Amino acid sequence: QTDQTSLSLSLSLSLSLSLSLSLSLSLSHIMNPDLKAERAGASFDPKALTPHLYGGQARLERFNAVRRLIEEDPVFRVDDYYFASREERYTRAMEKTSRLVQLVKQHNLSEEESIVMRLCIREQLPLGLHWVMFIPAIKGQGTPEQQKKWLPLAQSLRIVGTYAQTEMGHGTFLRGLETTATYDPATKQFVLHMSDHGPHAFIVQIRDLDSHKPLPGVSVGDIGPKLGYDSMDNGFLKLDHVRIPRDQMLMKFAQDPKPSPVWIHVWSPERPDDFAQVSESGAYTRPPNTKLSYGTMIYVRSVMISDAARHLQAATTIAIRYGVVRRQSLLEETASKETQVLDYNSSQQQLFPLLGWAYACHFAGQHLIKMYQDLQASLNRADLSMLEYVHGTTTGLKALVTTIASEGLETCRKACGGHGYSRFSGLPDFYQDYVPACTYEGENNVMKLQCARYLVKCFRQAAKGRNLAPEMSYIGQATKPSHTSKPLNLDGPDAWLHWKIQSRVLEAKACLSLAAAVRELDRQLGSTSKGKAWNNAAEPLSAAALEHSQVVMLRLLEGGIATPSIADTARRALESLRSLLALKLIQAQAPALQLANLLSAMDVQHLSTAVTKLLAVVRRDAVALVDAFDLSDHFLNSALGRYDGQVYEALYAAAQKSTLNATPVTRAVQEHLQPLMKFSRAMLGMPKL
Ligand SMILES: CCCCCCCCCCCCCC(=O)SCCNC(=O)CCNC(=O)[C@H](O)C(C)(C)COP(=O)(O)OP(=O)(O)OC[C@H]1O[C@@H](n2cnc3c(N)ncnc32)[C@H](O)[C@@H]1OP(=O)(O)O
Ligand SMILES: Cc1cc2nc3c(=O)[nH]c(=O)nc-3n(C[C@H](O)[C@H](O)[C@H](O)COP(=O)(O)OP(=O)(O)OC[C@H]3O[C@@H](n4cnc5c(N)ncnc54)[C@H](O)[C@@H]3O)c2cc1C
Repeated sequence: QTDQTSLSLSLSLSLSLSLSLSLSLSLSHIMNPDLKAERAGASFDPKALTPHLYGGQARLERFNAVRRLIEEDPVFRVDDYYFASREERYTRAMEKTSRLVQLVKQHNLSEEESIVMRLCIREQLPLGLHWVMFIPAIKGQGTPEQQKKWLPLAQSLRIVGTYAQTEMGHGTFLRGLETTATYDPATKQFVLHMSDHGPHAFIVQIRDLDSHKPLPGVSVGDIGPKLGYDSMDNGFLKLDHVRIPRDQMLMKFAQDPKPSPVWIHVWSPERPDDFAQVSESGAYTRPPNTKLSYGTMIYVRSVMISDAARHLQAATTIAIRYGVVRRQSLLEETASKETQVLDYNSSQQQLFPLLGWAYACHFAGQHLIKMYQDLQASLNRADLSMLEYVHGTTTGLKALVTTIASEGLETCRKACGGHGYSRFSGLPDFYQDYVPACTYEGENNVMKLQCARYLVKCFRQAAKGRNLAPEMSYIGQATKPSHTSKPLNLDGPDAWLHWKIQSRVLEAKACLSLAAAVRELDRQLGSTSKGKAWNNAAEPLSAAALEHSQVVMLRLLEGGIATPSIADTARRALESLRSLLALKLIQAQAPALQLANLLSAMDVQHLSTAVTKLLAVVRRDAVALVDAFDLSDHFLNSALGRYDGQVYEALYAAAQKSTLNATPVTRAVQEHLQPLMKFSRAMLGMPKL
C-alpha cells in the first residue's frame, strides 16, 4: 500500500490569446478624490510599513525588481483573464510557467526570488504542486542518496512531479488507501497496483520523458471542470501492476536504526497500524513514528497560512478601496454628498476584523514557516519531540484561517454590492480559486478534530500536574475549577485596549471551551466506545480547537506588531486593528463569558463602547493599512480595487470587451429571439408604438 508520489511531465506550452480587456490600461491616471483624501488623512505613511512586511527595505526592493520582470513581460498580461475558456486559461498558465522559468534562468534568480515571482502571477500555475509538494516531499522524505539523485532533476525541471495521494474512495482516511506496493525480492522492485490498504511515498514515473505519453500500466488525465482552478489540470491516475525500482520508495524515516541497504518499509497485514521495516528475508523493525511519512502535509499546511494572508490582503484591499470610492444613500438627509459605503457601521464591522486577520495571517505565516524549519532540523537529529505540537498547531490554524479567508473573500464580495458580483471586481475568481483550501490538505472538520486530540492530551497532562510546552501552558487554567470565578470589573472602555486584558480573556474563553469539551467527551466515554465518544463530542471539541487557534493567531499578530523595526505611528494603527479583532472575538463570546462569571454586565457595556471607538480609529487608517500590503493593480486585476480608484471607468471599459458586445445584436438574439418575436407579432398582431 502506498501513498504514491507520481512523476509527470507537462510540456504543452505557447498558444497566445487574442482577447483583450483593459482594466488597468488606457484609463486616465487621475486619483479618485475620495481615495486621495483618505491617503492624506491617514495617521501613518504606509510606505513606512511596507518594507517591514517584506522583510526590510533591501528585500522589498528585490521583490519590486522581480515583480517588474513579471508585470512588464507581455506573457504575464492579465487582459485576457476574464474571458478565456478553461483550456485557454490552462494553456496560458502553462505558457506563464514556461516564461517564469526562462526569466529565472535569464536573470539568475535565487530560489527565494523565483518563489516571489510565482506569488506575483495572478494565476494558479499547473506546476504549483511540483514546487509546493513534489520537491518538498523529496526533501522531507527522501534519504540523502535519494535527494542527491532526484532533487537536481526536479529543480531543473528535467522531470516534473505531482503529489498523487488521494484516491477516489479515500482522501481523509490515509490508512484506508487501497493502492498496494508489493515488494518483489526476485527483481528488487515494488509492484504498484490499485487494491488493499495503507500509506507510503514512492516516486513513480507515469509519462515517457520524450513523448510525454503515459507509460504502460498507467492511465492518467484531467478530472474535468471544477468550481474554480480553471488553469489547473488536477488529474486522475490509475496504476495497473506498475513496476518501480526498490530505491524509489522515499525512505528517509524508514531505515533500520543499524542502517543496511536491504531494509525497506512496508505495511504488515498482521499489524495494520504499524509501518514496519522489512528486510529482504522478511524480518520486521518498527519505525520511530508512523506519522513521519505525513511530513509533506505538515509543510503545506504551514505555507497555507501565508497563502490565506495573500488572499485576505487582496480581498480587503479591493473592498476597502472600493468602500471609500463608492457613495450610496444619505446617512443624514441634510448631507451634501451621499455616504461612502465604508462609513456604514455594518461595512466596518465586517471588513475591519478581516483586515486584522489579513495582518494576523501574515505574521503567523512567517512564524509557521520557521516552525516547520525547526521541526525538520529536529527530525534530522532523530528528535521527534516537536512533531505532536507542530501537527496539533498546524491542523488547528489551517482549519481556522482557511475558513476565515474563504468566508472573508465572500464577505468582501458582498461588501462591494452588485459590482462585487462582476468578475471584473476580482473577488469571484479569488474566491473560486481559494475555497478548496478548506478541503485540500486535510478537510477542515477533520483538521479541527486533530487539533482537539492534541488539546485533550495537553489537558489531561496538565490535570496530572505535568508541565506543558510554554505555548500551551495556559491550558493549565482549564483544569482548575476556580478559573471561572471572578469577573474582570474593568474601570472603563479604555481598559479593554490593553493586550494583556485581551489575551487573558481570549485564553480564559478557550480554556472554558476546552474544559466543556473534555467534560462532554468524558461523559460520552462513560457510556460508549472511544470512537463514538469522540464523534458525539465533535462540536464542543471543534469549538475548543478553533478558540485555541484564535489565541495562537492573536499572539502571533501581537508578536509581529511588537517588532521594534515598525515605525511608532504604524504600530499604533496596527495595535488598534489588533484590539478591534480581539474585542470582536470576545464580543462574539460575551454571553458565555458572562455566564461563566468572567465578565460583568458593565464589562460587556465597556466592551461595546471600546469596539465603537476602535471602528472609528481603524476607519481613519483603513486605506493606509491596505496600501501597506502594496499589492499591484496587475495582481489584483480588479476594476474595484485599483490604486487610483477609477472604478466606474474601469468597469465600463472592461464590459466593452465582452464577447457578447462584439456585434450590436448577438447571434443568440438573431437565431432565437428575433424569430420568436416575429412569430408572436404574426400571431397576435402588432399595434403601432
Ligand atoms: C508559494 C506558496 C503558496 C502555497 C499555496 C498552497 C497551495 C497548496 C496546494 C495544495 C493542493 C492540495 C494537495 C493535497 O490535498 S494532498 C492530500 C492531502 N491529504 C490530507 O491532508 C489527508 C488528511 N488526512 C490526514 O492527514 C490523516 O489521515 C489524519 C490526520 C486525518 C488521520 O490520520 P490516521 O487515520 O492515519 O491516523 P489516526 O487518526 O489514527 O491518528 C493517529 C495518531 O497520529 C496523529 N497524527 C496524524 N497525522 C499526523 C502528523 N502529520 N504528524 C503527527 N501526528 C499525526 C494523530 O493525531 C493521532 O495521534 P494520537 O491522538 O493517536 O496520539
Ligand atoms: C482543488 C483540490 C486539489 C487537490 N489536490 C490534491 C493533490 O494534489 N494530491 C492529493 O493527493 N489530493 C489532492 N486533493 C484531495 C484532498 O486532499 C482531499 O479532497 C481532502 O483530503 C479531503 O478528503 P476527501 O475528499 O476524501 O473527503 P472526505 O474524507 O470524503 O470528506 C467528506 C466529509 O466527511 C467528513 N469526514 C471524513 N472523515 C471524517 C472524520 N474522521 N471525522 C469527521 N468528519 C469526517 C469531512 O469533514 C467531510 O465533510 C485536492 C482536493 C482539491 C479540492
